Amino acid sequence: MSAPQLVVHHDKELMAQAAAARLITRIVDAQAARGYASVVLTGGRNGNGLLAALAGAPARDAIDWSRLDLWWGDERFLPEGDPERNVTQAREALLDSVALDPSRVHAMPASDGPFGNDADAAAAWYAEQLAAAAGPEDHGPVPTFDVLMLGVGPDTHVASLFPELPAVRETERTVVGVHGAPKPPPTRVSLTLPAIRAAREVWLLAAGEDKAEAAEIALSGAGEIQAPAAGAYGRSRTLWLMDAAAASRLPRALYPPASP
Ligand SMILES: O=C1O[C@H](COP(=O)(O)O)[C@@H](O)[C@H](O)[C@H]1O
Repeated sequence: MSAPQLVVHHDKELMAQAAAARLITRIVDAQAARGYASVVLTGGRNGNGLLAALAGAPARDAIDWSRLDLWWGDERFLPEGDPERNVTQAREALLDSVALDPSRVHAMPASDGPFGNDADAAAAWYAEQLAAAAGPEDHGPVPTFDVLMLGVGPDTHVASLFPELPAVRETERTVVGVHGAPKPPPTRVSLTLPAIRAAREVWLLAAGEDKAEAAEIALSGAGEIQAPAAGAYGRSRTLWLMDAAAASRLPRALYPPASP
């Protein structure tokens, strides 16, 4: 477990650009060291803001996109191509404009795919894909992702792990179907906390005033069942990438001043 480190930027645009630059460096370093990199994407406004910033960053060409494995932390269980699906939004923000190897893009199934409307079967299949990608050097049935990103919901949810729902209590399975989510759509597929914690680095993205209370709760010692963001940490590093609005309720001792 790594203790959270906070990086607070002046506003959400700067946060997205700085996080994109950080991600480029992390991917390039992993590819130089090992030949490939693996990243877990998040949905939501902050995750898509980061992808759009990455699409506009000239340094994106430093990445060998064909040697990048992409996974998702969660998916809204909707038909293929639905504009609310996290993968649809990621494709629009970035993925359609870079030369990825399609066999390395591991989207979660859609509700009109091979598993029909069965989110639990879709989750079990995704868990099998993760297990197949894990090697002996990994720490269980999930690859050691280089970076796993999570948007933080105003209610402290991360991925599709909502406070008090069964998914956040899961300790065995790496991926689960989520039913009755309080944020639409109610049916989702999500990595669990044990899968999230397999990542080398976990980055929590929180920008905007509506994230201030969630950040305050998650960073003030709340339990992970009540505040799932509090249970999201990486093996080597846990970074909270924030803007000043999201950090506005945190004690100033927790972080240095925002960049101008
Ligand atoms: O529904 C979801 O919400 C969260 C947070 O989204 P945001 O728009 O409040 O930043 C996101 O991280 C998750 O992937 C997504 O499915």
